[in-house]
Amino acid sequence: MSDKPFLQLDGLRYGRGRASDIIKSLSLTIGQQERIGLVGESGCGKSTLLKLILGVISAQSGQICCAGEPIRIKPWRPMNHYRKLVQYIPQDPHTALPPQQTVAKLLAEPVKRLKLGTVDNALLQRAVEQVDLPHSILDKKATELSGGQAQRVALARALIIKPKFLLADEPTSGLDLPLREQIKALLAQVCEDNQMGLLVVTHDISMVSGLCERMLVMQQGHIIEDQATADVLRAPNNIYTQRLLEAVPRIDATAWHFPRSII
Ligand SMILES: Nc1ncnc2c1ncn2[C@@H]1O[C@H](COP(=O)(O)OP(=O)(O)OP(=O)(O)O)[C@@H](O)[C@H]1O
Repeated sequence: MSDKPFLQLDGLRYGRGRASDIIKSLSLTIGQQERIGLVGESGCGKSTLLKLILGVISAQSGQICCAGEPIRIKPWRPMNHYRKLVQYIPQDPHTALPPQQTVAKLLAEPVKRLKLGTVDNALLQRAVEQVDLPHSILDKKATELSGGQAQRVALARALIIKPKFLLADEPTSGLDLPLREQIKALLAQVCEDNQMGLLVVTHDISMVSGLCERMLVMQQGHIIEDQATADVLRAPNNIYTQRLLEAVPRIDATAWHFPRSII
């Protein structure tokens, strides 16, 4: 791939009209293999931005280029080539995965759709191994998966394409703490193994600090902070970011007491 930025977003605008736009003249450059965390309060436009980058919705104005080429040659459909480079894991894989299909079928589908070669058992087994799932999961239906398993299957389905970049929308929402840590470690591992970039939307600042070298903060459709994660956490530029970081719950063991009645 060229030395051009992997993704270049220029002047993106999405919404019904200037005042109520969800995304407001947003520009962003994303390098190859960059790992970026995108945070911001509920409703500020994070998922909408991911959908624009994925190409499932189109901006009213502005353009997205991948390695210097516009991602759309026709207004309604991104290039097939782009689909092979950029994959997505949804916020709630349980509702996104067709419920009656087996995991084997779910994993085979994008390989067939994008004409990436034959699907055999060895390929499917490698795909589930990569996300630490047993081979036996291949025969299960999506409805039979736990939340953590569904999240891993969604990840395996994205990785089977061997993408260069992964868009992940709150990949740990609804999971308990140990599972969140496991998914975070797994994402770090697959980014490393596959030399893949990542843009992850999350409300979990520890996911950004543990996984992403760059952090973006969004407010009302604008990117208001864009720095190295360590710099944002140490000295945010924006008062809104400061408030967002202050709102992260911390456990202070010294300030916590058992009520006398249960000691
Ligand atoms: N299909 C849609 N039609 C109309 N408005 C929408 C649609 N999807 C989202 N919105 C609106 O766009 C705004 C941004 O939504 P979006 O889902 O991008 O926010 P978000 O930052 O991802 O929020 P959250 O953190 O709660 O997931 C919200 O006001 C939402 O109501």
